[in-house]
Amino acid sequence: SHGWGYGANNGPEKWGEDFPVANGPRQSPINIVPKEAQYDSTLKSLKLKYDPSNAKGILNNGHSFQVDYEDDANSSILTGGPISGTYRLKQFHFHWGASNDRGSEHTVNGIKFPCELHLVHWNTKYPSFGEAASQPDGLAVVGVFLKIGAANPRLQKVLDAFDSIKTKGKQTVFANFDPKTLLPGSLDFWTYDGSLTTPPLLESVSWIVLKEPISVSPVQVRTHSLLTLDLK
Ligand SMILES: CN[C@H]1CN(c2cccc(OC)c2)S(=O)(=O)c2sc(S(N)(=O)=O)cc21
Ligand SMILES: [Zn+2]
Repeated sequence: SHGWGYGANNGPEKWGEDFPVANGPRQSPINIVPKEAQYDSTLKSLKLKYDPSNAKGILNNGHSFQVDYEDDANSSILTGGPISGTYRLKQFHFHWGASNDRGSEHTVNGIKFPCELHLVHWNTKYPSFGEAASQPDGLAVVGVFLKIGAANPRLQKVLDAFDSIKTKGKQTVFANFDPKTLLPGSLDFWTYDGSLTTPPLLESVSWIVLKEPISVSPVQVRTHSLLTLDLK
């Protein structure tokens, strides 16, 4: 098959042809309207504990790049927030656009951010990521918006790796990185039950979108143009 992407003939409008769940009841992304969100006092605070030595490699998958983590122990985990039990970090990746006026998947009051970071975790009540990914409570993704502002030194190590993964399918070793350094000061969040935002669009994600964005400079956000990606 021609493979999904963000072009006119393989973009989100066409994904339903190969992935009928695209027309399901809990599809992501959504537009977040803060004043319509309900406060839920039963929610716990988010707890993220990451072991930098679990970082394995960085891969250009053609739609984005992702940093993969060892997930055969409970050393990099997410607990608290809206979820029960323990979810293990599998990978993190970014979404961005060909220009600064678009790129994020979720919107806030209809506004798109230039970029959005996703930290993908899977529920350890299931034997593997692949198993968990098809369960309604299988995945928990923490989303962080990136806004244009001051340069973000903590992002630089990731951006510097781009030189060695310029084309689709390329990967390189990426060791000793704590994704916690990418998070904003506040872990306040919005949460809803949704899906993967790309094929296979599985409706297995507890979304946890942080309210506070992190900053990235215009130069940093354009560094990704070194990568050949099919961008929005
Ligand atoms: C290409 N992108 C997805 C890849 N994945 C995937 C790959 C194979 C199988 C599978 O389920 C069986 C899932 S993934 O779970 O790593 C994620 S997370 C995610 S997002 N943007 O909603 O955070 C998109 C994708
Ligand atoms: Zn994503």
